[in-house]
Amino acid sequence: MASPPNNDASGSNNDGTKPLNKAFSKVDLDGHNLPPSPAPSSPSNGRRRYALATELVYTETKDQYGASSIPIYQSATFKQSSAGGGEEYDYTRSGNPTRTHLERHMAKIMNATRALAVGSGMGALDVITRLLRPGDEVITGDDLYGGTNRLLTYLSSNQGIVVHHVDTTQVAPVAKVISDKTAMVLLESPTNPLIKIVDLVAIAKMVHEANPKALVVFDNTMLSPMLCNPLDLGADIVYESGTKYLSGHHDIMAGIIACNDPALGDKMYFTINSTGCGLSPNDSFLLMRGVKTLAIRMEKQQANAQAIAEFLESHGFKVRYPGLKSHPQYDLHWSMARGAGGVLSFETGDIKLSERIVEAAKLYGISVSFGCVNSLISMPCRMSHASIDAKTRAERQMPEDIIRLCVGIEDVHDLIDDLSRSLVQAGAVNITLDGFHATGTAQSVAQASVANAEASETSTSS
Ligand SMILES: Cc1ncc(COP(=O)(O)O)c(C=O)c1O
Ligand SMILES: N[C@@H](CCSC[C@H](N)C(=O)O)C(=O)O
Repeated sequence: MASPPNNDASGSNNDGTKPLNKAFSKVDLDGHNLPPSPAPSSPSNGRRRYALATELVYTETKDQYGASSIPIYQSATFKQSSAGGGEEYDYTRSGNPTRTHLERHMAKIMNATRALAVGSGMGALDVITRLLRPGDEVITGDDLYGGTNRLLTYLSSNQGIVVHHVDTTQVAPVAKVISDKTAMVLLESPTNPLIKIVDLVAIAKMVHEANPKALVVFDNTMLSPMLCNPLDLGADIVYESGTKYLSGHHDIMAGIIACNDPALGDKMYFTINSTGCGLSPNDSFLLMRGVKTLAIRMEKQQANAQAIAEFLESHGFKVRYPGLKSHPQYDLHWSMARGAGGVLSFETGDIKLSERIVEAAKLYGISVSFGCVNSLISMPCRMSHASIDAKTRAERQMPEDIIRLCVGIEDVHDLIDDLSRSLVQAGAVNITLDGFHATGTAQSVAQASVANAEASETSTSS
C-alpha cells in the first residue's frame, strides 16, 4: 500500500487488525516496510479475525458436496417440505444461497452486521433513499458522481425531498443547513472527479449531535473496504458500486449496502424483496470471485496511480490525487484511509487538447467507470458526469477539460510510456534537452493552481 504521512512503528497491520507476528507482518512481498494503519484504530468489531487481505479469500461455504467455491444456485424457486413452508429459501427475489453467501462475506469485509447485494451501485442508493419520506431533507456534496446527482435531482423534483448541495470538505457548510428535518447526509470521498476529501469523522460527529435521527450515508466506491471502513468512522450506512473495485473486471453491475443497525437492515431488505432488485445468483458468484483478489489488485492499481500522478506533476500538470503531498487535503485523507486508490484527474487548460490526449491513448481505453484491472481514460464532463447540466457543472467549478485516469494493473512503464506518447502526440508537452514539460495552457493551469493553493494557505493561516 502507498505510504501515509506518519510512519511510526505501532505494529498494527495496514487494515487495522493486530498482527500475530510483527517481524513478518510489517514486510510486504518486495521486502519494503509496510506502513502502520493511519486510520483511527479501525476495530474489527469481532467480525474479522485476520488481516483484510486474508479475510477476502477466507470463506466458509456450507455446501452439501464441500464445494470450495460457492455454487451458482441458478433457480428462481426452492421446493418446500410442506405447504406451511418454513425453509430458508422459497424464491430468489426474497433470497438465494449464492447471494446470501456473498452478503455474509461482504458484511465481514465491511465491518458490518448486515450487508445486502443489489443489481448496481445506483440500485443501492435507490434502496437507501427509499428510507426517506416527503418533506425530509438531504444534505450532500457539491462534487458528486453524476448518477447520484441525477437520482437526488429526481427525488427533489418528484418525491418532495429537499436536497442541499454544499461543500462537504468542511463541517461548517453542513452544520449551517442541518435541521430537525435532515433525514440523511450523503457523502462521497474522494469525490468523483475532483478528488476532494470529505471529513467523514467530523461531519458524522456533528450530524449525530445536531440531529440523532439523521443518517450518515457514505459512498465508498472510490476507496473500497480495502482502503477505508466508513462504518468505523461514523457512517450509519455505507454503499458501494460493486461494478468497480469489488468485482474488478468490468464484467458485472452490482451494488453492496452495509450497516450495523438490524432495524435499518430489515427496512432495506424489505425494499429489496418488494422491488426485486437483489443481485442475481450468477452476478453474486462473479462478485464473490472478484472480491477475493481485491487486496492485490488495489495494491498494484494504487502503486501505478501514484507513479503516474508523480510523473504528470513533475512535468508541470495540475494533478488531483490524494497520494500526492500537494493535495490540499492530504493529511485529512490519510487520517481516514489506508491508501490513495487508483483514480486521479488532471487538467490541461484546453478542452480540445484534452480530447486529443484522450483519443491518442492506446493502453487506456476511453471508457466510463473505474476500478477494473485495465486502465481507462475519460473526460468526465462529456462522459460520467454529462448528466449534470453545463450550468451546474460551471457553478460547481468542474473544469470542462478535466481528464480522469482510472489506473489498472498493467506494467507501470508501459502505462507511463503510452501516456507520454499521447501527451506528445496531442501537443500537450514540449520536448527539451532536460526532458519534456507541459506546454502553454497546461503549464499555466498548473502555475495558477500553485498560486491559488498558496493564496488559500495564506488566507487560512492569517
Ligand atoms: C462514486 C460512484 N458511486 C456510485 C456509482 C453507481 O454505480 P453503478 O454504476 O454500479 O450503478 C458510481 C458509478 O457508476 C460511482 O462512480
Ligand atoms: N451513462 C452512464 C454513465 C455511467 S458513469 C460510471 C461511473 N460511475 C464513472 O464515474 O465513470 C449514466 O448515465 O449513468
